[in-house]
Amino acid sequence: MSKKGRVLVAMSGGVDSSVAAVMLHEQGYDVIGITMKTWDYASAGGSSKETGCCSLDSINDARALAVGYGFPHYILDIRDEFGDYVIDNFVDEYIAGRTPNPCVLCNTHIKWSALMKRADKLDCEFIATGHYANIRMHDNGRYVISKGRDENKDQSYVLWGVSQENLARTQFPLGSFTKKEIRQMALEMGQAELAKKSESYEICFVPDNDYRAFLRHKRPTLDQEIGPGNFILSDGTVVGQHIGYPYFTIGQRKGLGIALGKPMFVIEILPESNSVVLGEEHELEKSQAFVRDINLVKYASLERPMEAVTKIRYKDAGAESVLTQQGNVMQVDFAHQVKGIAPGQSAVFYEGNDLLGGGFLMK
Ligand SMILES: Nc1ncnc2c1ncn2[C@@H]1O[C@H](COP(=O)(O)OP(=O)(O)OP(=O)(O)O)[C@@H](O)[C@H]1O
Repeated sequence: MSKKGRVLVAMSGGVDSSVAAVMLHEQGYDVIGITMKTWDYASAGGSSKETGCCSLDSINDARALAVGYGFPHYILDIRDEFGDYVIDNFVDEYIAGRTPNPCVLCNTHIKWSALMKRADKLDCEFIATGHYANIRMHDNGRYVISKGRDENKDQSYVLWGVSQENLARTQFPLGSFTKKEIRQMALEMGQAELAKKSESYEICFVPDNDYRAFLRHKRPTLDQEIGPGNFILSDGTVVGQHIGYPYFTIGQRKGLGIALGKPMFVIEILPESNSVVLGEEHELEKSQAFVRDINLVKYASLERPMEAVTKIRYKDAGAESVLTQQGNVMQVDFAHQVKGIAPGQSAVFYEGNDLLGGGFLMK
């Protein structure tokens, strides 16, 4: 084994994790590549060409790179765990009237544990991924995730659920680079095709990004079970009909299938009555949120209320807030109103660039 140690690199076949693997290989680590098959793209009922990370092409791309650089590559079939947990939860959350966060759930419950198990079997001290984030040990002995240097690509938001035990053995080799630099490195590695590869799908298992079709595919009786319901205003006035509440998300404006003469947004989803509440943009504003199932990263707990920046969705700039921990739940009081708090989505807390932790937004 090399002096640097052995590292299991999660290779999706995309440019980021490919460059991460080569980078570690060139730094002198004993690299072993691994591609997880989470989902059968072909069975998802979409028209999509096989472009997702679990397609044969992606697996072959990862393998070809490993062969080219002379390090081993394995395929790990986690379709059962992924299907039972991440995909079932995705469908259940929409049926509960919430907006699921599958990448976070996968990282928290599936990806890291599957990788760690395999790392132990292969005698790897570390695992590495191509996430744009940084990791370091803080003065208090905890492993802290901080934002990636590339603000546009920072992926710390999806990593709030990873445990300290797993972080202790994790590396993010791309944290101090920009996406542009990574593409340039791929070019310099002689990997022109890889350098050009487009970003992966937002949700890896939903073909064509059409989550409505995916829900129908996974739950063919969904439309009989739920059926059409009412669009209402916040005072209860019925203003039209919709195709069923699971097909809507908080903050949605497009694709409502109704015109009321002014821009209207989904402001609430009421599964009990199969109603979707519409309102004007200002009705999306809230000054407080509660976040469940929290995992704290930088500190073990918050002994007293603390100022932090809270992001309520992946591409959110973040808002000033005060956090008050109540056991497993975080109360978030925003300094100014924020728009579009969607139950089920992650709320993620930051102190400067450091990730304090996160959890799932409650109703
Ligand atoms: N199917 C997979 N098998 C192995 N590792 C994966 C897989 N999907 C994602 N990963 C790992 O998780 C990281 C983040 O995944 P994400 O889907 O956000 O990809 P990305 O940022 O587009 O990166 P890439 O260019 O490597 O696909 C990847 O860089 C990779 O290390």
